[in-house]
Formats: sequence, structure tokens, C-alpha cells
Amino acid sequence: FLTYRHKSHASTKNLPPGTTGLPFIGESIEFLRTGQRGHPEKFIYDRMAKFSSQVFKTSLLGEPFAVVCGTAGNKFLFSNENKLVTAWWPSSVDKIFPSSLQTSAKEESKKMRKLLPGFLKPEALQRYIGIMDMIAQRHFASGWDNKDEVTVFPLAKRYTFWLACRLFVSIEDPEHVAKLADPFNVLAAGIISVPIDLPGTPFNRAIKASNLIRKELQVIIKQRKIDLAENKASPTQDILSHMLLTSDEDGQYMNEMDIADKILGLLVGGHDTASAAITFVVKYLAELPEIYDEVFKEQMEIAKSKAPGEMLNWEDIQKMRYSWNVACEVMRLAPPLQGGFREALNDFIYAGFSIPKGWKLYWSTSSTHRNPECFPKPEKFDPSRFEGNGPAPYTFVPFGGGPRMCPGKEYARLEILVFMHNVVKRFKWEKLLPDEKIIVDPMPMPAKGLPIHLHAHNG
Ligand code: HEM
Repeated sequence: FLTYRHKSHASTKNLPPGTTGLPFIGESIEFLRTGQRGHPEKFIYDRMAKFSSQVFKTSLLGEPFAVVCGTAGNKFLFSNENKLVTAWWPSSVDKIFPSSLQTSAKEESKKMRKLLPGFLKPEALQRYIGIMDMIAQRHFASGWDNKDEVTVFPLAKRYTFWLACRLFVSIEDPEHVAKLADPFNVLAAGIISVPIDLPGTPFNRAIKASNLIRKELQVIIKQRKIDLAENKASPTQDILSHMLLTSDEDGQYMNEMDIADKILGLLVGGHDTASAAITFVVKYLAELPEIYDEVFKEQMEIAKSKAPGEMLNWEDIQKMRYSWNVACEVMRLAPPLQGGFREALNDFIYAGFSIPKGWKLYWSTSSTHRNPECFPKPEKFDPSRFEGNGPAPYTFVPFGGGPRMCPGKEYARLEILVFMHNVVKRFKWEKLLPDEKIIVDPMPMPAKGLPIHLHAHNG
């Protein structure tokens, strides 16, 4: 059957050029291997050079794929959401998140899309900046202060998870956060594992962990309902209150299970992505002392303008222009997500080639981020690319674009900037492993988690 499926695709007329590799496995192994060797862009650029700079066909995860490239490809996919294409996730993700918004373009997801901006838009997030700063300070006190050496990636994960626990469900007790972090890490590891659901496999453990966290969330949700009814909880204290109190156009409220799923989806969407971005900010600042100095200057000016004990606020964030340009340049060179999947809703023609209904499509950050036509001297770290109007539309896409653009973009911006403020204020640092390899599996990551040597400014 698989061989038949494989051949039947090959016989369709005027498909994009490309190879589909072995039956079923297709080119998945090559796709993953170039990432594990630290160069996910190689898979894309080799094929763009060999077949077409606009679109090529391949076969990944048992599915026929058209990979669209360059600004035109990004523009096409981002502006045809729910017209020609819709979101698609591999079936392994579906099993771990049975009804999560990350998995489908179904009604649930659309509802959620309408709901999220209420909590995640910049105006709504402003009031949480002080809380982010407070958690960051506690995080540095418990994980960094008085240490000579730390490993950045696990700490970045601890920071983003602590923030999410506080801002999504008002959990801030470190012990409670740690209790949730264990199953959560099992879950995060399982999403990217081979989807074999047998006792003991990472995938199987991830499904169990996701059920466990959901149950835990349901207990919290039940209690919150009671607290809100008795005015013991604030309607604006976190995303959970927001979800419980917001109805859709028909006056319907989400049930507890739905809310648990949505929160789980947000936790997953924001966890490894933002932690990877933070880890790479630390890495580049270690490698580029002149960039560190500029970030330090900007952040110290803000720090000096504050009264003792005063937390960061929205005005301070607006002053962090250079720091954000640095973070953007980091995400250009080391985008936390390599790209995104879509599915063709109907047969259509793209760049003169037929894309059959049901085919999967893939857009990739690297086809523009490392393209000299979009970013001259693409290997050079240069935050000034983001000054003025910044890069041309559809070239810089770490958060995707169009209707499915990352809803957590502004939240991520704040947590990254609050982290940068706190880390440069306290330390300068250098890498303990100067040649530490980068692997992309599927997030980019220094192979040993980025161990660094710290020098405290006041020590
Ligand atoms: C630096 C950090 C982050 C990066 C680079 C990032 C990147 C992305 C990208 C590229 C997509 C779209 C994928 C596509 O086109 O199919 C996406 C979707 C999503 N992101 Fe983020 N993200 C980040 C942080 C966050 C955070 C902090 C949250 C939650 C607060 C979040 C929640 C989500 C969700 C729920 C989706 C799915 C939206 C949908 O399918 O409609 N992300 N993210």
C-alpha cells in the first residue's frame, strides 16, 4: 500500500521538481540529519540549488511535501491560510494533544485564536512586566547568584516555565513549579520522538505525562472557578481567569477540559522556543563582546533610572530597542522553530507547478534568514539590520506570519528582554566550551546545554 501511495504521487503531472527518496521514509532521515549536524538550512539550500529556488517536492514523515522557498513562498503560505492551505501537524502531535489548538484548524482552534489576543496582546501584557521581573530576580537568586559556572539551557527552561506557571495559572511556589516541570519535560521530549506508543517509549511516556498535567490543571481550574465566584481571585490575575470569564460569540464558555488543553498547548508552544532564544542570546553575547557592551550600556541606563526595589515596567521595555534588535538578530541566525507545516485544501498551482489536494507544505525560516538576497552577508551578526524599517516583509519570519503567526510573540519579546536585563545587570560571562557544537533536533541547541563561566559585576 505504501509503495503504491508512493508511486501514485510520482505519476501526477507537473509536480514541483525534486526527489521523494525511499518509500514511506522519504527524505525524513536526511532532513533530520542535516539538523542534527547543526545545518538544517543545508537540506533546503541543496534542493533549491538543484531543483528550483521557488518550490521543490520531497517526502517527509510518510507524506508528500512541497517545500516553498524565499519571500514569495512565505508570502504565499501566510496569505492563503484557510483559503488554499490550512494548518497541519504530524499525527504524533495529535495523539499527545488530542484537541489542542496546535493540532488543528478545527473550530476549537479558531475559537482559541479569537480568545488569545485578549490576554497576549501588548496592552494586556503590560501589567505583568513587574511580575516577570520579580520572577526573573528570584530565578537569578536561586540558580545563578554566587555561582562560578552554570549551564544555560536548563536554567533558561526553568525561567520560562516558572514565568508561564505564574502568568498562566498563578502558580509561583518553586516547589509546585518543580513538581509540574518533571512531567512537562517528559512531555516536551516526547513530542519530538518517534511516535511508537508502546510501554516505556518516550512517546508513550509523553502521552501519560500530558494526561497527568491535564488532571493537575483541572484541579487548579475547579478551584479557580470557586475562588472567582467567591471573589477570592482576580479576573485579571492570569490567563486562566481570562479563559474562564470570556465567552464566545454565542455566549458559550469553554469547559474545564478544553481550558486545560489550551493551557497545555500554550505551555508547550512557549517553552522550548523561548528557552532556545534565551540560550542563544547568552551564547552570542559571550562570543561578541562589543555587542555585549552595547546591550550592557542600554540596560544599565534603565537600571540606574530605577528606585531601589522598583520593578521593570512598560516604559523600560520601550527603551530596550538595541537589546531587542540583538535578540532578533539571534533569532535570524538561530530561529527556535525551523518552519511550519500546512496542508493543501484543494488542488492549486504554485510557481507554475501543481500542488495536489492533501499534499503537505512546508515553509522554512532558513530559506530567507540565510539568503544573501534578503540579508546581505547573512553569516555576519549585525543587529543594525533591524534599525529603521527593518528587514523587508516576509524575510524575517521567526514567528511565522499571517493568521497563524505565533500568538505568543509579544509575550516572548517581554520574557526575553526581562531576562536580558537581569542577566547583563549581574554578569559578564564566557563559554566553557569554545567549540561547543550546535544540534538542531528540532530546536537549535548547544550540544552540552551551553556551560558558561560567570563573572559577577559586584563580585
Ligand atoms: C522565541 C519564542 C517563540 C518563537 C520563535 C515562536 C515561533 C512560532 C511560530 C513560527 C509559530 C507558527 C508556526 C506556523 O506557521 O505554523 C508559532 C505558533 C504558536 N506559538 Fe509560538 N513562538 C515562540 C513563543 C511562544 C510563546 C511564548 C507562546 C505562548 C505564550 C507561543 C504559543 C504559540 C502557539 C499557541 C502557536 C500555534 C498557533 C496556531 O497554530 O494558530 N509561542 N510560534
